[in-house]
Amino acid sequence: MWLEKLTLLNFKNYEEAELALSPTVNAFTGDNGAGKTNLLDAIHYLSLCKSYFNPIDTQQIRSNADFFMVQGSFDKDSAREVVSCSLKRNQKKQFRRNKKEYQRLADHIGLFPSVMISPNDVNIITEGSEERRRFIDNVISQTDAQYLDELIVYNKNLLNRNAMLKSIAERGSYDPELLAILDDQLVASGQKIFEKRKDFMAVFIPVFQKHYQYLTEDAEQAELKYESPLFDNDFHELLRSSVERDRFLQRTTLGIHKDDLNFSVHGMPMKKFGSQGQQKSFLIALKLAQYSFLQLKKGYKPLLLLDDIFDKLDDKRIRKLMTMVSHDDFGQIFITDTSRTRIEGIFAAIGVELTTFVVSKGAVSHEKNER
Ligand SMILES: Nc1ncnc2c1ncn2[C@@H]1O[C@H](COP(=O)(O)OP(=O)(O)OP(=O)(O)O)[C@@H](O)[C@H]1O
Repeated sequence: MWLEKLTLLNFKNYEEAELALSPTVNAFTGDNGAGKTNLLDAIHYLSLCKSYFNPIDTQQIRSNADFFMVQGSFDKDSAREVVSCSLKRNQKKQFRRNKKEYQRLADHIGLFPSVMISPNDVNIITEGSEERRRFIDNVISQTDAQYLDELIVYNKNLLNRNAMLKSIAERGSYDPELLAILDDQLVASGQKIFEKRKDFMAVFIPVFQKHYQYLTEDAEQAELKYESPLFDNDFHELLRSSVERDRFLQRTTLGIHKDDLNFSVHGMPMKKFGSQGQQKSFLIALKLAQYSFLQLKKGYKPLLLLDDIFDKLDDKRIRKLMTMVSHDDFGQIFITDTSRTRIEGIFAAIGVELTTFVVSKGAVSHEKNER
């Protein structure tokens, strides 16, 4: 699966642009603020129906315009598939595949998978556990259509139980049977999600380790652990044992909404002790493992979107990473860099052909590389 042509209309700082892409490595080069990342984000829209960077769709419409449109022509199993997303101000986002509009955007998720690696990903390490759960949930839902629905059910059950805890606090008494029914609902949905997360992590962690070791040449010991209160406890029992605390705090304190990933380097927490380069390497290995997992489940190669990937990595890691991603295991790649000379030099050194697009103030020109 690869993206042959990308067309933009009034998308962020682009009034109009059309790119004929290469099935292998595409580089977007240009000054800061030129619009390189915006091109990656447009591709992300085609894959996941939303921006990677900004959840507010209307903010993607070019200032002073009243709509945006992003369209991509994909080659999938040698057939042409056209995906388009358009949004008019004050109207619903329209998403089409081969001219047919989707009723549920969720039906599109996973058909044209992609993985973005961007400087924003550092939030997965530095921010709260919600970011890490979001990461897990995003990866699983690209390969399991029911997972998102199950999460929605769990969150609804959690809201119901929390509302009940609030009303108990207001009334000062409660009906244990009613709470037991809400517990049953929460346990039934939570247990399914826990099992799926556990199965996913069992496949994911060894792949992550393999990528991290390759990237760092075994110089660093990094560890990734899935933590959930459900590992050592029965969920019903957990809810029963924490009922007094839950009543006092008026919310459910234990459950899969507290799951987390623990990241460490040489046995120390990555967040506090990892250098910027180590954190970046860790995140890259995490995203490459996401790539490998998607490929394994889908049977074809996702698109790889690399934003500002060279920043904070030493030359050796850059060379190793670029050699790896331009190898046969990977498919179509998009990379941004402010320096055309640097990116062309890196790919010339590893003998991989590169298609360069020069971006300047929302205009793109395709440059022929003479090597
Ligand atoms: N809705 C919009 N309308 C007009 N311009 C926009 C809109 N959204 C973003 N931009 C502009 O897009 C530009 C940022 O583009 P982008 O993030 O792609 O830059 P970049 O080339 O990746 O830069 P850097 O090298 O600094 O990462 C900014 O100039 C910003 O003002």
